[in-house]
Formats: sequence, structure tokens, C-alpha cells
Amino acid sequence: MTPFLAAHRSAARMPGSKPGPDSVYFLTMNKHTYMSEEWNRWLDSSLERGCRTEDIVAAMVASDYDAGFAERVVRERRDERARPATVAATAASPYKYGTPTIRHGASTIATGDRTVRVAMRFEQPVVALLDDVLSEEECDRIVALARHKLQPSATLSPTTGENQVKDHRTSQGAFLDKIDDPVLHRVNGRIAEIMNQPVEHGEALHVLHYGVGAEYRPHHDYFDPANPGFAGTLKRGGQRVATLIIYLNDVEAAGDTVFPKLGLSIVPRKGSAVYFEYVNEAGQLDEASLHGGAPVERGEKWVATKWVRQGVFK
Ligand SMILES: O=C(O)CCC(=O)C(=O)O
Ligand SMILES: [Fe+2]
Repeated sequence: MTPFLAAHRSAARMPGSKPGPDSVYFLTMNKHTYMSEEWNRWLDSSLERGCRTEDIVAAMVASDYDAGFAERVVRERRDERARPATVAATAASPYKYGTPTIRHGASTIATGDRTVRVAMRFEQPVVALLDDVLSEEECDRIVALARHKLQPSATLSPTTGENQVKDHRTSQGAFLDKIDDPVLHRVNGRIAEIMNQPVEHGEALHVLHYGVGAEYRPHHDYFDPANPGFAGTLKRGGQRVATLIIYLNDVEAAGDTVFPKLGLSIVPRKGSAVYFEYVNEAGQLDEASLHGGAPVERGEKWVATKWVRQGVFK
């Protein structure tokens, strides 16, 4: 039996031509663009049996799915299944450094509309200090977009997965999502080029504001899968793999980004950024990426953080 027939043969057990009577679904020109639980199960079993992407898509289109939607869903699910599960490196199984994702080996990184300068690079862990990431005007625009959206910063509870406001993170923050702004689009595109990752793998840009005394104690940006509370966020595009923290202003005193395991301290400078990555191809998590925002002593501190996932962030 050809894989095409295999995909069709399973049509006998397909969930029906509609995505399910009890589920909301959307039609584009009368074509389905919603996956019910049943269809997701069918997709997984088709992939499990080794059906080809085009045959699965054809079977979905024959059941009135939108072709573009079906292609995207099958491709993303295939990628998701191919991803390594991540695990914290241990003394017995230390982190193995491979080829960095960022192309920071030269003195500059060229993007479509700006040349970013590499001011410092570190290989183990992979850390790069980058200058000229944003113009002064772009920094000001990002601050203006975030200012009225700020909320006390929360972190995800490792046990329950709920957002919690804690004193180890005393800043205010806002995700710049659902905003149609040309500067924000441009900045997100440039960040994807710098980080050498598809733009869709990035979470929405997150802006943080620290007043005097505010800090973000040392932490890892990845979600340790050993903690049950992180299961939900890990389904949204997989693990975080790299971070870019962009400084949106000059801080009068202190407020450095610190890497305690490296003895490294980055002084915030408007338009500059620090990049670091912490997952290798085998899915190991690099504990040396521990970092934090030291307390601001005078003035204020604004940063924009981009966290990038293994796959498309949903
Ligand atoms: O403010 C800083 O320097 C650190 C921010 C940070 O760690 C983060 O946004 O994940
Ligand atoms: Fe962080």
C-alpha cells in the first residue's frame, strides 16, 4: 500500500469531515482551519505510521481542510515530534558545547537594515555582547509602546505553572503582543536575523522596567522539564533555547545584567544587547547561563527581552 493510500485507508477511521460537533471551528472559503482533539490524534497516528507529509495533507484536503492550513499543521507537528526532549545537564552528564546558533564569529552581524557590532563573545556558555542593535528612536518607541501596559512582573510557579508575583523579581513588565506597529515589526524581524532563528519561534517582545532597588534575581530562562508546572508552557513551541536582552536606556548607576557562574557583568547601554543560548542539539540545558538583573541604584532601567523557542511559539 502506498503511503497515500495508507493515509486514505485510515480515512475509514478519520474523525469525520468536520472537526467535531462539539468544537468551535472556523471556515475559510468553507474550508476547515481548526484541529479537534480527534483530528490531532489522527494526525499523530498517521505520523507514527510513517505517512508522508503530502499524503496526510491530501487526506485532510479530501476532508475539506484548507490546503495551506493542513500543510502548516502537519509540518509543525512533524517538527514538534522530532524535537529532542530537554533535560538539565548534570555533573555525570555535563553540557556539551556544539556550534553556536548565533553567527557571532565575525566583528559584525549584518541584518536587512542595520549592521550590528559584536563587542564581546564567549563560547562556553555562548554569550555575545552586541552594539547598535536598536537606534535611540527605536528604543524610545519600544518604551512608549510598553509604558501603559506595565504590570508587576510575575514568574511561573515550577510546581503549579501559575503566574506568581515574588520578591525575587521586583520589576514591572509587559508583553508587546497584539500590537500593529511598524517599528515593533521591524525590530522583531531584525532580532530574528541576529538570533538566526525564524521570527515565529520568538515569543512576543517583553519589556521590563526597573525603578531604584528593583532587581531580577539570578535565574535560568529555560523551563526545567523536571518541574510539573512547566508542562503547559513547554507545549507552546517547546523549550526556550536563546535570549536577547536589549537595553532601552542608560542606567545612572548599577542594574547590570550579571552571570554569576561566569563572574561576568554587562553594563546596560541604550541600543546594545546581550545574547546567550542554553540548549544544545541533544536537548541538554546549560546551567552556566544563570543570569539576573542586579538592583538599580540610581535612575531607572528599561530592557526588552526576546525569548526564542525550539519551534513555532503558539
Ligand atoms: O534585566 C536584566 O538585566 C535581566 C532580564 C532577564 O533576565 C530576562 O528578561 O529574562
Ligand atoms: Fe532572564
